Amino acid sequence: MTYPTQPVASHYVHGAYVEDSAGAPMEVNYPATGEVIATLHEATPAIVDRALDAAREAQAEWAALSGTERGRVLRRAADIIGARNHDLSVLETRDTGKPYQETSVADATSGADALEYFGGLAGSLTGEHIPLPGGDWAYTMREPLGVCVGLGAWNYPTQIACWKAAPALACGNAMVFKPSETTPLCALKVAEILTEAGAPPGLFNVVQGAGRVGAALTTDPRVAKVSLTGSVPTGKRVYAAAAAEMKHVTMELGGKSPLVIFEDADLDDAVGGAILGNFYSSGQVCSNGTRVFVHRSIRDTFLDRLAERLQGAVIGDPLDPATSFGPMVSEAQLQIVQSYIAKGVGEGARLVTGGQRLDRPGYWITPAVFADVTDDMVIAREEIFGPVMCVLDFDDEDEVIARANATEYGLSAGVFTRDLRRGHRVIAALQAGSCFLNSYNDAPVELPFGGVKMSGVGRENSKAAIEHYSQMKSVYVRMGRVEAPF
Ligand SMILES: NC(=O)c1ccc[n+]([C@@H]2O[C@H](COP(=O)([O-])OP(=O)(O)OC[C@H]3O[C@@H](n4cnc5c(N)ncnc54)[C@H](O)[C@@H]3O)[C@@H](O)[C@H]2O)c1
Ligand SMILES: C[N+](C)(C)CCCC=O
Repeated sequence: MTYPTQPVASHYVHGAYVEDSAGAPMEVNYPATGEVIATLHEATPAIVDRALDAAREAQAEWAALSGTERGRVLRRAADIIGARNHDLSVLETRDTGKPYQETSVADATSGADALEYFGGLAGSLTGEHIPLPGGDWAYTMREPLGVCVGLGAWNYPTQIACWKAAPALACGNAMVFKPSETTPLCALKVAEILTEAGAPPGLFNVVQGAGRVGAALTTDPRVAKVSLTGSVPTGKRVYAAAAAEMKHVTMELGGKSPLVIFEDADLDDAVGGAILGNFYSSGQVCSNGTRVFVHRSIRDTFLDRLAERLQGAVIGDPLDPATSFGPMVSEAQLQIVQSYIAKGVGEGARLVTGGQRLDRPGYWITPAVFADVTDDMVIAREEIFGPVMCVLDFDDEDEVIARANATEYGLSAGVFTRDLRRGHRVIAALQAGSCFLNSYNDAPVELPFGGVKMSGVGRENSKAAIEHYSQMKSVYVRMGRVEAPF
């Protein structure tokens, strides 16, 4: 492996690694073995202050460039990430435990896509000319917001850093990014690569730490916008703190998304969709379709096929390209998952397969499927964020729509059916931001990604993200005399 897991220093500020060993130590574990692979320090107030000052200074210089010049830097960064995909993927695997089979196609690659896409858009971010009566006219200017803060979750450290940085920088903002304290390594590489690609020092800074550091960044008056990827409880806290200062926000939060499988669905595709929507990244995916509503008439066949397909999961060394299912990110997350499995059993759901902790070092549990789940069970209502699929029976379309929507969440939803009229009708009725028809969990950069209801505010990716990282100024131009009443 090219990249050592112990970084040069904990933080990346003003284009260079910096350390302040006065910060509390943070140990990073390799989830597959539990071994400590790096020790970093939480950012002290002095580090946070330096990062915000550096960002403010860089932002003015960066915003003065043309969009095409900014885009060139982002596209160069995308190319560097592409060229180093293997090493970045290995680091992502060490940071998160996700199998290399996944990280090599879904993490750095997705980050590079965002940098390439927004790098391409940067030169086309313009205002409008608006003709008005009497020869007057107006124009609009799209302006950056200023210094943006990114706060990351632990499941997609490289992707989250890039999904936030790319649109922010394309619009002429600077960023201070705080990765999750559980997976602090990969964002540092994104920062290094942006510098190498020509970003001015201070444009993208990384500071480490937990909620205390995130809160200090959120409330700092130098910050114009906060973009969080995390849980709903954290989202409520961060949104409230940002609102107190009228800051812009993007909230990419949790979910308990429905996946509806009708009786006419292609069963192999539906089983494949349910596997992708529950067990990819060992179930640690915000948009997962963890409430799998299966039409009663095909429920038993569905469960048999699913159990058969799960035999094909290769659980083992995440760095082995043959491995398709890795550990939980941490002991704490594993214990949360185990407690939900115990609750499901206690509530009378039928554990069809999986849910056993493996007797080996690290944080391993086998993919679990519950059948006979009812809407009122805790496992059907709360986000578990682990490999636990709940299968619920249904009889008709109106019923399943009502039950699918009976949740505070609204991140994603999926429908499997061969009847395209029904497919579009049901998708239109489902309360979710990111939906899938005869598929699950696709997230190309060209598509808006984000939730409704408690699952979030704003959108990442696509042209929609530009609206969330810029503001419009409108200018009225009078060509004639000014007429006043006195
Ligand atoms: N919608 C999405 O795009 C998306 C993507 C990935 C994960 N998630 C969600 O993230 C959650 C799992 O990630 P997690 O456990 O890291 O989430 P979390 O909410 O515990 O933490 C997210 C980030 O917020 C920081 N933070 C915590 N308290 C804070 C505070 N008071 N002020 C500022 N920052 C604070 C954390 O240090 C971390 O960096 C799940 O709910 C999952 O659904 C959502
Ligand atoms: C790309 N996925 C798989 C949709 C994940 C997006 C980030 C959510 O955890």
